[in-house]
Amino acid sequence: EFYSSIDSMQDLVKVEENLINATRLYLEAQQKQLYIYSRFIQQIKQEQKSARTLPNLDEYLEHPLHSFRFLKRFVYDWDTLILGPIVNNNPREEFQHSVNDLFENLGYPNSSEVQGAVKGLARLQKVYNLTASHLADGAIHGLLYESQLDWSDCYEIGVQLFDIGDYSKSEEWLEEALILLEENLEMDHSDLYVSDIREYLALVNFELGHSNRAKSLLNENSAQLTLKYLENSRSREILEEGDFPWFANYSRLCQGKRLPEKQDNILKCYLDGKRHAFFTLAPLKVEQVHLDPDITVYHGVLSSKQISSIFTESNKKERIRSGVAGENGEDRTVKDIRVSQQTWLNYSTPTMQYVNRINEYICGLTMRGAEEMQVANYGVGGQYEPHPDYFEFDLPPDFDGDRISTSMFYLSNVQQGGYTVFPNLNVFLPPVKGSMVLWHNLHYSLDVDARTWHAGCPVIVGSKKIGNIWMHSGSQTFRRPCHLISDRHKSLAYRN
Ligand SMILES: O=C(O)CCC(=O)C(=O)O
Ligand SMILES: [Fe+2]
Repeated sequence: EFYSSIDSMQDLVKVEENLINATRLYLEAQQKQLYIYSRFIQQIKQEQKSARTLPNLDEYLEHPLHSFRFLKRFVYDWDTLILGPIVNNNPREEFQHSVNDLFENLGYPNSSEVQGAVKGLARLQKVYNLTASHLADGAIHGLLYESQLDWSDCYEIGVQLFDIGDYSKSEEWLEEALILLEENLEMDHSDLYVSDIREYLALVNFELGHSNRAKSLLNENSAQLTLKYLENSRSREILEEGDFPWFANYSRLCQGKRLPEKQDNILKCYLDGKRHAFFTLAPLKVEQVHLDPDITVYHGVLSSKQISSIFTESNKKERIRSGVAGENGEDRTVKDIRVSQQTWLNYSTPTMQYVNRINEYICGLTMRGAEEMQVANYGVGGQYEPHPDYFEFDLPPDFDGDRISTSMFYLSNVQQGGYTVFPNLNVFLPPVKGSMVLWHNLHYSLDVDARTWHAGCPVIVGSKKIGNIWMHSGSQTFRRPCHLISDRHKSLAYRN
């Protein structure tokens, strides 16, 4: 799968470079062949011409050398120079071979990839309130980009959205396609394309329950079949999904707007040289972003060099599409609520040993039982919808307690979008390369803290990379002891 990670999309750049090379070789070989064919034809023409200068053709053939050459031409030349090569078409065979090898080694996207990318665009529209026309113009959430979509791109997006049943967005994109196409009416076949788009728009309107508008879009002559279809069908039942209760807060925070009704904590930024001897000379740069539950950003924890070394390691591993824990103990599954790819890194290289240590020093917890670092990369519209990091019921068998804390290292900046948000806590965090965010998913009592639901907002522009370390509660008894009075009541209101 390519669309769910920018790193994977970069592999596709290699595929295209290889395709260009193979095509160039094919063209050169074919041109050489064509040159041989036409030179041969010219030679024959030349001979025929000189034959025609004689009073009659028989006289030409009566000459023994002429008749020899004439026959030889059929038996050998036509065969080896023209008939064989044209039938065998070696350049085409070679092209086929190299393309097959390429697809086998690097892969090739299929239509589900386009669908994934279209779903990503639709997600951006929804979370960031973007219109199709702004997106097509490259105007995204207040920034204007060079890249734009033409009518055929918009048409394709509209068709894909129709196929997945997102009719109102499909209508928006098809309308945009029509507007853009009407600016290009001098183009060949533009009237055919206009009627194609109108037919799709009719189908969309039909499914949306606007039958009259649907019929008015169709031309009685050219769209008879579609008209007949509409007259004899009933629109599909639209399963109005309705938004999740968290959606409004989530979308607002993703857009970098605070929630009005929430009261702010008084927060501080400070340097901390005392947390561990390691920080004596280079104090930790601490930014509080929420208190109780505490969410803290530690700035400048990893250098660019260390981050590059993390990528060197993670690039050696296979990237897999991120999953989510299955419900009721089922296996992990792939769902649109989490669109990214990931690998896991152990703590054996010098950089990863450093990550291990600095994480312990900052958290004050032991890495005993901690999971390997999960390195994730988000692609087009990549995201992770609100979720908790704790497991609560279906604790994996190899876990020594639940995920007591999350240390999330930002391994890249993101040009636009991709904030980490906590919808219950009025917190949004733009990724800052080299920083680490820390919070506890469990209360001191070790009950889960539902206030910590959080999300990775869809990436608008950029390649978001993060590294997560989850520490487990099993061995933290003396590192984070419980209080005399249980603190579990604090999150009860947030549990469903
Ligand atoms: O991408 C983000 O900002 C959040 C990621 C996350 O919550 C996770 O991987 O569990
Ligand atoms: Fe998470």
